[in-house]
Amino acid sequence: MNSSNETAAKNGTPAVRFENVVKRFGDLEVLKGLNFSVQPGERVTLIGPSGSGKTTILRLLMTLEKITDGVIYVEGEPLSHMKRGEKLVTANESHLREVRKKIGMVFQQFNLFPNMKVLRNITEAPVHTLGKSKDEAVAKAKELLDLVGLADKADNYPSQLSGGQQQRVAIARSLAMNPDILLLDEVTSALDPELVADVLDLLKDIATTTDITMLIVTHEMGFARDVSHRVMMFDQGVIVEDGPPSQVMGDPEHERTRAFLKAVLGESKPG
Ligand SMILES: Nc1ncnc2c1ncn2[C@@H]1O[C@H](COP(=O)(O)OP(=O)(O)OP(=O)(O)O)[C@@H](O)[C@H]1O
Repeated sequence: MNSSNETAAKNGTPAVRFENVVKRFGDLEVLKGLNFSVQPGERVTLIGPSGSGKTTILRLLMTLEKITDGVIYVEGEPLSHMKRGEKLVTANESHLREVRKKIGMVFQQFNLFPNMKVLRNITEAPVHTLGKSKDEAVAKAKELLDLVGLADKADNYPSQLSGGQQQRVAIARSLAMNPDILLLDEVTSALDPELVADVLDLLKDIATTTDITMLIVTHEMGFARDVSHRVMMFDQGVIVEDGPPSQVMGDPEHERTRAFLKAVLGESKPG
């Protein structure tokens, strides 16, 4: 367990806490007052129909979107607060930058820097955001490339790699920041089917050999069942079911969860 997670675990401070979180895009209320906590080291999968707000939750945590109402805490630090109970105020930029350093995100579309070689893609943020020395960042990047099975691709450009390889680089890049919290947003959805298993196996390894807190959005139900401590089912901006995978996926209480699982498992292999 890395040191911040250890400290947070000892304090009993959740890694993530949503308190009455509302998100609206214009007239569309996407999140309708969400309340939940994720404990340090916990791996939680978010499932639910398209448009139920899963990606929005991850983007709010990364501060890629602004919250409309409520408070999100990351290791006890609020990303926003209510001023005299009336106006919502976002934390200042330097505070947000500090909070963001604790969080890594891997996106569906890899989002690698196309004009940088693989090694530099991984060292860029540790050097420029964390202020690590180049030597230290390169040593760590090589270690991570080894971990993701791409030690021989350090000098390639992303366009010279397969989608699965690019996604493995993106995973290495997120780990190079030594995050306490990792957000995975449908990381295999853009891959050709034959490349999916490699990436999922790598993530399973990382999940089971580290204590990184993970929030995972995926339609890969077998993967979700294998790696998650908890599954939360969302529908229309509310949590309809929240429990261990054996319960939510094996014996769901709600009709909406049953219908969703039937639809997803009907169109993909149960894994
Ligand atoms: N920037 C935006 N502007 C306007 N509407 C948005 C924006 N981002 C998301 N939405 C809307 O918010 C709703 C929730 O989107 P979100 O991407 O969080 O859903 P999701 O559960 O992740 O869906 P999927 O499984 O299809 O990725 C959708 O109706 C979407 O169209």
